[in-house]
Amino acid sequence: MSALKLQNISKIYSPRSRRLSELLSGRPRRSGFQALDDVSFTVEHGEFFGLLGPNGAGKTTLISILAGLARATRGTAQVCGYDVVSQFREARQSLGVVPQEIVYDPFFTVRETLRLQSGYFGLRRNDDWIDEVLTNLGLIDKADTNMRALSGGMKRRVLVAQALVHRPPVIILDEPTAGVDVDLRRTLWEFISRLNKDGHTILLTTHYLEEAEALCGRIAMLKQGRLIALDTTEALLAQVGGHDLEDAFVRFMQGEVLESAA
Ligand SMILES: Nc1ncnc2c1ncn2[C@@H]1O[C@H](COP(=O)(O)OP(=O)(O)OP(=O)(O)O)[C@@H](O)[C@H]1O
Repeated sequence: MSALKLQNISKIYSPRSRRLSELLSGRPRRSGFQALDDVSFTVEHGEFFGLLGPNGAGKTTLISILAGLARATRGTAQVCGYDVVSQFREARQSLGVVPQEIVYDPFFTVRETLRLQSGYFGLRRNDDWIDEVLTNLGLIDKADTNMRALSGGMKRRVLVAQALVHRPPVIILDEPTAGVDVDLRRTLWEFISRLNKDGHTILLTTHYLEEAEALCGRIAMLKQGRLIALDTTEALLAQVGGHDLEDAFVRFMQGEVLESAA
């Protein structure tokens, strides 16, 4: 049983509701926007897997489908063998998601935020683990600070902590280091790498390709909603003769190489 399994996933965002003039003119319905087109791949337990693609390629849409926040138009997705639609609770329990957007409740302290998140997963006495996560993310001194008094980078650390409160076996990070300082990046990657060594499966999206090259064992590339490459980092580099992942990424996106995805 794989950690993540996507089979023939397509996502079409429906068009906004038709304007009156369109209804009266009898023009055919607009067809909507296809964000994902027949995407299939699996991520095995213990992998550190990179999902790359330019802006708008469909990465966040794919993550939203895995997290049960968006419904695929076609295809199926599983987390640790649980279907994300019919077994939503089990699938969600198996997953920790660090979202791209910083969203927080300004009325709570860091610790209260994490206790609340624990409560969503039915965990009442979770303070020992919360302390461990806070320490590992360099946040323990801020445990009783109100969320609104944190810097942007600190808030992002809390997002990571929130994703980990229920000790999920699979962790998805959607551009976790966008706009954060070198210090947080190092702290974060040390911690995430340790979690991966301890057996957690990691799926990472990032636009920092040197980060992906250093961390990820396998990489998938999306372009306009389609999977155009999927292999180990070394094999992708070998395939295009690129000297680094950034070079390889550009060549794949420009279609200079044969599409390699299964
Ligand atoms: N709710 C929505 N309604 C309509 N279109 C959407 C919606 N969400 C995303 N899209 C569109 O789907 C496409 C894929 O968006 P998505 O956010 O998945 O891309 P991404 O690869 O995560 O991009 P980025 O690197 O900029 O975060 C984009 O063209 C986007 O405009």
